[in-house]
Amino acid sequence: MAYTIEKRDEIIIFEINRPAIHNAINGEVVEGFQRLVQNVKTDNSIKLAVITGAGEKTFCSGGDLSVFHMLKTEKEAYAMLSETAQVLYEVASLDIPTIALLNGTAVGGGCEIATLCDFRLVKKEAKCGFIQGKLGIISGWGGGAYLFEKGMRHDHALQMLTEAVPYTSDYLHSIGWATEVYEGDKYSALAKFSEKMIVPHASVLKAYKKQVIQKWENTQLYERIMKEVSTCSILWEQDAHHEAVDAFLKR
Ligand SMILES: CC[C@@H](C(=O)O)C(=O)SCCNC(=O)CCNC(=O)[C@H](O)C(C)(C)COP(=O)(O)OP(=O)(O)OC[C@H]1O[C@@H](n2cnc3c(N)ncnc32)[C@H](O)[C@@H]1OP(=O)(O)O
Repeated sequence: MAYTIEKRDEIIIFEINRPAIHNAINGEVVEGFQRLVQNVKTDNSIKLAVITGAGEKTFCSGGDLSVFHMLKTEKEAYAMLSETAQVLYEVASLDIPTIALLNGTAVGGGCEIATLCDFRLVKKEAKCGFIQGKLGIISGWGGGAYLFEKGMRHDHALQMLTEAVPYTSDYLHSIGWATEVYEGDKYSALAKFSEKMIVPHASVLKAYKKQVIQKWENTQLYERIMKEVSTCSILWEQDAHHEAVDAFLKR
């Protein structure tokens, strides 16, 4: 299975389980995110949702290029990107706080998934970045829109998107992208981070998350995400993108 969903006490944990290809996202993982949303909606005892990756090296390497390189046109790209962005928006706007537990590197769409979460716990050795620019596209799942929502300094956010390189965990902490940097076991780091947050009743956590979602609705975050998807789809069709993906797959 490309993912696992596990409930540990009041925390639901979604693990992307494709370590051989750095936890790249395919259709099955997207379906898994849909299941995660359903599970949270139907279980009122869940207080926190965690997304992590299997293995020690990588949180997520973004879209599975071995599958997505078959999408050539703007229309084909839009169908995939918009469907994934829609599901990921549902994950972002779960009615409980979300945590990206970064067990390793996050690049491309992996960095978008981490950014849409409310908190990012980043392993010391991990490097993270919006490398899409190197592939001739922009973030296609709404990552730019999420990044500009997260209260980071505008220049740091824009630099992160336009430089298109991975950064160290310490740098990401210094600019406010990483909530915390941890060393050692990821679940120990999660337990330490969540020990106080897990104490209040679920309705308290939900009330605060509602405020976050209300703000996103006021700033039309969903509409901005979908505009980003459209722009990415236009760039996707261009030769520069296909040539960069071919070069990666043939290297
Ligand atoms: C499509 C959505 C779009 C968005 O909207 O944002 C994106 O996500 S675009 C970004 C797509 N992702 C990438 O371009 C990242 C590609 N991967 C890497 O840069 C590197 O693999 C890594 C994650 C930094 C790890 O490097 P390294 O430790 O040197 O491992 P390898 O590169 O040798 O990889 C081993 C193995 O895994 C395959 N792989 C890695 N990432 C992907 C991927 N995203 N899709 C498909 N396959 C991937 C890689 O090809 C190797 O396979 P083999 O050569 O068969 O061993």
